[in-house]
Amino acid sequence: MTNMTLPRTLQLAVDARGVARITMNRPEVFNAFNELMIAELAQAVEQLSADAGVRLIVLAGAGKAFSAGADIQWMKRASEASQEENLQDARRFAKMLHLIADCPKPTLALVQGLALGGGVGLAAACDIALASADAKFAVSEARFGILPAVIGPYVVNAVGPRQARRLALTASRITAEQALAMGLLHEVVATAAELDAALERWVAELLLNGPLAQGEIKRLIAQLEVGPVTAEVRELTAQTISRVRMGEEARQGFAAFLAKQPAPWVPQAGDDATKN
Ligand SMILES: CC(C)(COP(=O)([O-])OP(=O)([O-])OC[C@H]1O[C@@H](n2cnc3c(N)ncnc32)[C@H](O)[C@@H]1OP(=O)([O-])[O-])[C@@H](O)C(=O)NCCC(=O)NCCSC(=O)C[C@@](C)(O)CC(=O)[O-]
Repeated sequence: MTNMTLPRTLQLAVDARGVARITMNRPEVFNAFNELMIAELAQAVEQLSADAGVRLIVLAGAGKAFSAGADIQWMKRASEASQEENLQDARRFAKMLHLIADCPKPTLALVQGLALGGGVGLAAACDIALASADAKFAVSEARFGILPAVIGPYVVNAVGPRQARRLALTASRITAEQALAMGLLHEVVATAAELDAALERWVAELLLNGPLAQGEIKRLIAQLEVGPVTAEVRELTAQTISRVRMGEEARQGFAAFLAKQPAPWVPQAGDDATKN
């Protein structure tokens, strides 16, 4: 197996069969992605997609989580940055997810631990997603006063608009079994230690099929989805998250998370839940 470590946030390995594995490697923040990780992921996926020796791409996370989504420290910088800088951030993230979804080779997400916010988006943008039974998922953006804009189309395409509303509006955690039942996952294994064996079964099946046919299948299915993620859709999602990210509610949400405090809109003990 050839191993190449990208400078900072990823590990990359390609085996003799052309199975590439990208491991997000910021375990100290549950593999939350910042500007650098977005750039490195985009570069890695672009290069592997264009490499004739690569047959499929596996996306995994180092440590206890798959990914805790966007880095809140980085998201919070929105209040100091210009509208144009925020929009560029969102466009870069939208482009990175698009590169994964649009990759002409099969892509597989390997989820252990947590997939939160943009982490769910990464799994949804992959063709196949596997998880261990203890994995938990949440489309958690609304907890911070923002929304799953850029990841939205991929989540909707994976689980449909009805389940996407539930996931995004409640922002609550679901189990791997629930994620399997709603179509976000393709297989759940009992323990994280069994993930690699499950991955091998999927890889062996995927390698039996014509690579060009697989590229055509992906292009065709992308046109048949609930909503094709066109350039216009991506721009709409980028415009939306960059606007909401700069708002007062988001500022309060990010600050509350970093201070390990509840956001101001969270009901406090003693609030009367029956009041109307
Ligand atoms: C992961 C747990 C459950 C661990 O919960 P825990 O085990 O209680 O540990 P913790 O909360 O103390 O976290 C450990 C360390 O990881 C950091 N950390 C952890 N997550 C992040 C993060 N995302 N960004 C930045 N830092 C993060 C956290 O700040 C802390 O740093 P320390 O205090 O030790 O210095 C908890 O930290 C948590 O809930 N994190 C937030 C996860 C989340 O909701 N992510 C969604 C981000 S928004 C997003 O992805 C937007 C996007 C891109 O989808 C928008 C769009 O699509 O348009």
